[in-house]
Amino acid sequence: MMDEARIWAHLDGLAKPRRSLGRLERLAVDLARSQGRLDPVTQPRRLVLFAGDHGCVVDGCSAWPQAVTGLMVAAICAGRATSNALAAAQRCALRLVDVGMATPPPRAPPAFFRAARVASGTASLAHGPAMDESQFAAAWAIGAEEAEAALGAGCRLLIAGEMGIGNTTPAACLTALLAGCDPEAAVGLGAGGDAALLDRKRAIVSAAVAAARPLLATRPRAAIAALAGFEIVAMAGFFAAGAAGGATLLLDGYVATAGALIAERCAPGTRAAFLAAHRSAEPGHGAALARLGLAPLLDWEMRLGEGSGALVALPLLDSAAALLRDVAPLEAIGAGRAD
Ligand SMILES: Cc1cc2ncn([C@H]3O[C@H](COP(=O)(O)O)[C@@H](O)[C@H]3O)c2cc1C
Ligand SMILES: O=C(O)c1cccnc1
Repeated sequence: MMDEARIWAHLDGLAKPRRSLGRLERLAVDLARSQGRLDPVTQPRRLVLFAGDHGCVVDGCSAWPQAVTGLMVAAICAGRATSNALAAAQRCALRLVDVGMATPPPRAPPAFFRAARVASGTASLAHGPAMDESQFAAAWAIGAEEAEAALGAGCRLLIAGEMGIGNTTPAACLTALLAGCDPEAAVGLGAGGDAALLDRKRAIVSAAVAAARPLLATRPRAAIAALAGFEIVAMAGFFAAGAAGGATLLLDGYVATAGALIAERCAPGTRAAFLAAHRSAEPGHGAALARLGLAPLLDWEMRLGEGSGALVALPLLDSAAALLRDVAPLEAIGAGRAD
């Protein structure tokens, strides 16, 4: 990791009043530190979307049927989802990995799609462990492979996104387990719903976390696997391998942050590579970010996932990189310091 004082000294020597760019300078420091260089790069960059299904949907934890995961994966394959639109707008490459959907895979998928199913959806965390430890390891490895492939293609800025109806329920469980948030406070409406859905979800999350918590000290992977989803564990493996390879990880919303909590627990130190793009409207997200020591760039009431919040924040990173790279030193323009 690069010394922060060196980065501040570089910024303070540029042709502008000292600290005149406010939080953009803080971001520039974090970006440079995460890549260990004074000229961090934001191109090429890649969003990897991981798709998976969740047994708990059958227990009524989402307002949407499980089939919507497959329909949205088809929409992403056709280039018609929010993630496609925002990735194109921000010149960000996109990949889509089926790490555990329950519906048949898309027919004639595009080149950016990868079939890598660990299983056809998790078991319901409302009735027992969502997955076993070998499935956890398989999902983690798929995510790690994706990060290594992106690094191999020259990407130093990585985003993980997800698609999986029901996945705000495992995200709430993991936030309660790993960020110490009260289970009830970790539960939000996710992709929509009413007060009855919220009550049902709270009961499911509270019971599942209570069952897994005793395992955390002695068998942390089993405790986490009991509450997770394949796409969430894949994001965790992606983050750990991306951080190990020296990349900046631009963190999306509540569900991606659940993956970040797993990564930090299983590969301590991963959190130094994160920049938090935004704070999701899901009520537990603030606690999850605080546990990782992250301050979000945006607070825009977004609650979609698919990497959307990270994509919206990308221009801020481009600006921070341009500042570090392209602004002349004050002395090069012949001016002395007044401030
Ligand atoms: C059409 C549609 C597109 C989405 N894109 C992301 N999500 C997001 O919402 C889902 C999680 O919310 P819950 O836990 O309430 O089901 C995930 O698929 C997540 O990616 C979507 C949800 C829907 C319905
Ligand atoms: O913040 C998120 O990641 C989120 C919120 C609602 C639904 N899906 C994802």
